[in-house]
Amino acid sequence: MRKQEAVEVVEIRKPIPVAEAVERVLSHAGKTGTETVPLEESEGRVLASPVRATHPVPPFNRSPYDGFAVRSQDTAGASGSSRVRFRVIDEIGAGTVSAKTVGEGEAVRIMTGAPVPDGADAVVMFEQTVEDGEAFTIRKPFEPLENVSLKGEDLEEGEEVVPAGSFIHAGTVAVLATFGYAEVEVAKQPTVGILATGTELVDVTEPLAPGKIRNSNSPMIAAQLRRMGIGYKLYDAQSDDLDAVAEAIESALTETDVLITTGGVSVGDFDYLPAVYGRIGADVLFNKVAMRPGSVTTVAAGSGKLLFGLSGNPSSCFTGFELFTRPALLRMMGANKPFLPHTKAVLGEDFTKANPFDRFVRAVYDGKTATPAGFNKSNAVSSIARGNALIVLPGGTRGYRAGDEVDVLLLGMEEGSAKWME
Ligand SMILES: Nc1nc2c(c(=O)[nH]1)N[C@H]1C(S)=C(S)[C@@H](COP(=O)(O)OP(=O)(O)OC[C@H]3O[C@@H](n4cnc5c(N)ncnc54)[C@H](O)[C@@H]3O)O[C@H]1N2
Ligand code: MOO
Ligand SMILES: [Mg+2]
Repeated sequence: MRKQEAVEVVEIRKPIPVAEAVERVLSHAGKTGTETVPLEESEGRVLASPVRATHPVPPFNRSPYDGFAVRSQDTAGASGSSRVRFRVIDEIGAGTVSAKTVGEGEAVRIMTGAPVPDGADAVVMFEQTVEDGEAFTIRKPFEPLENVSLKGEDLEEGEEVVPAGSFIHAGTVAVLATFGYAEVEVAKQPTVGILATGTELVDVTEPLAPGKIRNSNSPMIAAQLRRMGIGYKLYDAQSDDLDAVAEAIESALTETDVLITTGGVSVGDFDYLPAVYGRIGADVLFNKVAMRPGSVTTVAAGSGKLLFGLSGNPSSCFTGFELFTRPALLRMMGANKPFLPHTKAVLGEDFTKANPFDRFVRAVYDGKTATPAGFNKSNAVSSIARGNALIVLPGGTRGYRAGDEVDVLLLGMEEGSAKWME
């Protein structure tokens, strides 16, 4: 049944600019607080406090090569015709400290990573020597500190290495381990729910029937969240029934900070999300954005929770998540770079459609050129699979030509290259 039998006038929504919509969402993104996690579970999380170097790196002057530690002054004048001879007084590997002090004409056999012994100030690689029992000769002079990795050359004690709000990746983990962080203070993750609406939806495991389609939005959003390292609760999809949808949303809100719904946000007879927001007393921040796809993206806030009413159309849903949900979740976690990375690219083919609204075109970006990824309507699922970027074509423009410079948002979905560098 339709939601209303009486003659009705369709609501005319006023679109707001994308940047303003993003700003409204971010201003409602409350902080999640912090928690401590084991180092090995920290990858993908947002660092809550800065990492400072608690000691210099390297912590001591060390050898970068396998060879001999010598006094540079003793190498003066060495040449092919006048080789200088050294006597080996000790041998150390990484992890061992020599108890000896290197004196005139003496050397310590030293391996990569071992501390340069007292007295020595240069390292001669094995390949630069001719060995002869407990002695060796060299044919060139060495500068003071030649072939020495200096204490603190990588990081000075007290230096801020990684600021709070950074995304923890493998390199960050290496730094954390270097300074003995067995546990890491990170931002708590918001509890996010996913709830698809639509009488036409069947689950991915179910057969199709006339008029039905599989629910691709829920698994897609789940994957978008997993890519951000964020967990989620996946709720059963709901038919377009106002009471059922309202109940499911109210119930989900008791256990989530952020609820992402898909479908039912436009002006159709069975689009019940606007009515649900009214029923639960949520404040609608906007329900029309001057963009395509995703113009009907709706965001509401209430009781400290954020409700993302993403469009049912797959490309609109995907884009709404990337443009609004993603930065909001990152802002909640205190991330200092919540927006998608962007760059300039050369448009790979003509795009002649006029743009009344900002257009976000699913595209393949290869580091230089961005080419639309095929069928690019709001209902497309193909171009979200094929694309790895969004070309941004500003509203009010009349179309673009191949070779034009365009802005591109990068989705972090780059694949490897089929060939080694050319
Ligand atoms: N008279 C108007 N009609 C429409 C307008 C408008 O302004 N005036 N806006 C259009 C735009 S733009 C979009 S986008 C869609 C948005 O629709 P809804 O967000 O209300 O979503 P639904 O109506 O529920 O579904 C739209 C479309 O997407 C398919 N769908 C829904 N859920 C899923 C899912 N989980 N997985 C895959 N596909 C899904 C659904 O079957 C529909 O085909 O409204 C336009 N109409
Ligand atoms: O919201 Mo719609 O995606 O603009 O086609
Ligand atoms: Mg609809």
